[in-house]
Amino acid sequence: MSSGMPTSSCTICAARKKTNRWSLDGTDSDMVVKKIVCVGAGYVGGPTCAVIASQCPDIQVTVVDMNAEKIRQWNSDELPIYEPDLDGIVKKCRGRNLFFSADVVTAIREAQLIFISVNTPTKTYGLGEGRAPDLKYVESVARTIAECAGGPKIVVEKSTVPVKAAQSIAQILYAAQRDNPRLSFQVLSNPEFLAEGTAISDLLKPDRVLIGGDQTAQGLAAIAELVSVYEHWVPRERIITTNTWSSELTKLVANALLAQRISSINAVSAICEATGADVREVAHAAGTDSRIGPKFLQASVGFGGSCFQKDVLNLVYLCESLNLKEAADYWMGVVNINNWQRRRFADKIICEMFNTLSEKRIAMFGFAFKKNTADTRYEPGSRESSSIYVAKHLLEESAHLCIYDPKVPADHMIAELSNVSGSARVAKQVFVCNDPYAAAKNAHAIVIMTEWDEFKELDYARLYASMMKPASLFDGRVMLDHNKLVDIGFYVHSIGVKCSRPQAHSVRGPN
Ligand SMILES: NC(=O)c1ccc[n+]([C@@H]2O[C@H](COP(=O)([O-])OP(=O)(O)OC[C@H]3O[C@@H](n4cnc5c(N)ncnc54)[C@H](O)[C@@H]3O)[C@@H](O)[C@H]2O)c1
Ligand SMILES: O=c1ccn([C@@H]2O[C@H](COP(=O)(O)OP(=O)(O)O[C@H]3O[C@H](CO)[C@@H](O)[C@H](O)[C@H]3O)[C@@H](O)[C@H]2O)c(=O)[nH]1
Repeated sequence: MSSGMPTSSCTICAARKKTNRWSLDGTDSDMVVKKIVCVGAGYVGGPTCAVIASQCPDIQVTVVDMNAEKIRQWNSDELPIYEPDLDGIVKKCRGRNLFFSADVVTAIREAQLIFISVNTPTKTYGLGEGRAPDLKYVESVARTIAECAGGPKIVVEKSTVPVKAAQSIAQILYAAQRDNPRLSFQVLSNPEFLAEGTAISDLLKPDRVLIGGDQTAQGLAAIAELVSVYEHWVPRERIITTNTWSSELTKLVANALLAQRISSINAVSAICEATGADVREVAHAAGTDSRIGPKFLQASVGFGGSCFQKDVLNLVYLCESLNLKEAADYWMGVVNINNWQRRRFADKIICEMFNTLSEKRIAMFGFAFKKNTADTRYEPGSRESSSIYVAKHLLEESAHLCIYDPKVPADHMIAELSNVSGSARVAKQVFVCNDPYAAAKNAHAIVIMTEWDEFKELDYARLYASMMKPASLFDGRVMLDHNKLVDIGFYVHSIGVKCSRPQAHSVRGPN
């Protein structure tokens, strides 16, 4: 099916000319991609289609979802997700060439190109439980397309899937094609690399766009059609085309490599704490080697989000299925270190607070898995924030948690924590606060969980004054000026740096 070699742009152009564009069934046709539908109006589908619509005024883009409430929100002033700059783009294009609809069937029937952008969470049951991605949503979309396509379609898997998922989608579509000669399908892989919080800038200026497809004339023609969509705003040299399996595997590998860097620096952070080295200095000095680079070396409470853990586990499962035990163990180590780092941070809090948190009030600053997103893990099993796990450990120690996050809604936090700690415990021990000063009042410690910029600007002297003494601050993002905090009187503990304690004489007296 595929050559295994990246497809050159010339081959793609030639395929486009030779096949007279978009004549996947081999018939002459001058039909071009005029209508795109994206199935799945989530973090990927919504922003991606908003950007496509804004950059391709000649294309009509419809985003559909089986969740009618989500579609209602996309059509309202309150979008269902928070992303910087998303609002403006949606409002500019909505009703012009960007539409949100719950009518999946009509949109699929009318479009020439269909993005599948549905969720692919880790399986929570049966074979591959806890490792393999659950492809039930992808399969259900493939079946809907098979039922209602009505004509030739380019089907693009944008969801993150295991290698060979395109083959499963194709199998469903080709079965329909056999029964109906008017149908013809090409399945492409076009994984998404956007990160939450920077989705719009990532989409507008991607490092690369990756498109994989069959290395047949029809496959190359379909690739060329999708290339022509991205070429509206992405320089051609940034659009990489490969065979389908390389594209699918690259997505998993890219996330595994990024997650591996974080686990590497987090493992180093433990060595720093034990030796007196400073993880910030080590990361900076090591990262200045151009072969290593400075990015993704920020020590933290562990990576969170909907992708890293899920996709590394996906890769682990793939290795296991291929009987590559050593490779599976290697990648599993990335997840194990991440869980260890979360536990290590929670244990540090407990140990430094005299080994008991019973009845102690802890102010938790930040709940989102990273700044500039409100995303936690609202649908259980999908969005991992390290805050959830650290909070769970602290609640087990009978702490009272007062949580402040500038974006995550209170009901999301309560739902997340109830899911891991039980609603009775959460009702008794968790309080969501509207501002950080209220959260810190009478607290024994502040715990920084998310690197929101506003946490750098807080009046820490004011916070300190309102807290119980001795007052501790646990900087899980290594983001604050620790010397300044110590001068105020805080006992400062962080990750990968030594603990900073105030000198007895410099501690401000009780307020
Ligand atoms: N979130 C990210 O930052 C990110 C980035 C790159 C890739 N990805 C990948 O992209 C995919 C989508 O992720 P997401 O974060 O957008 O997920 P999401 O949960 O935010 O959105 C998925 C949407 O698909 C809808 N859906 C599911 N089955 C459907 C069906 N049969 N018909 C119609 N709608 C259906 C759901 O209702 C939901 O609204 C996943 O595979 C993910 O791994 C995510
Ligand atoms: O040096 C670092 C960098 C990140 N993180 C944490 O890692 C997690 C993930 O961060 P990031 O990668 O910025 O966000 P995601 O939205 O999860 O994006 C990742 O996952 C997406 C879904 O597959 C991919 O598309 C993106 O390319 C990939 O960066 C967050 O908890 C961050 O706080 C660190 O702890 N240290």
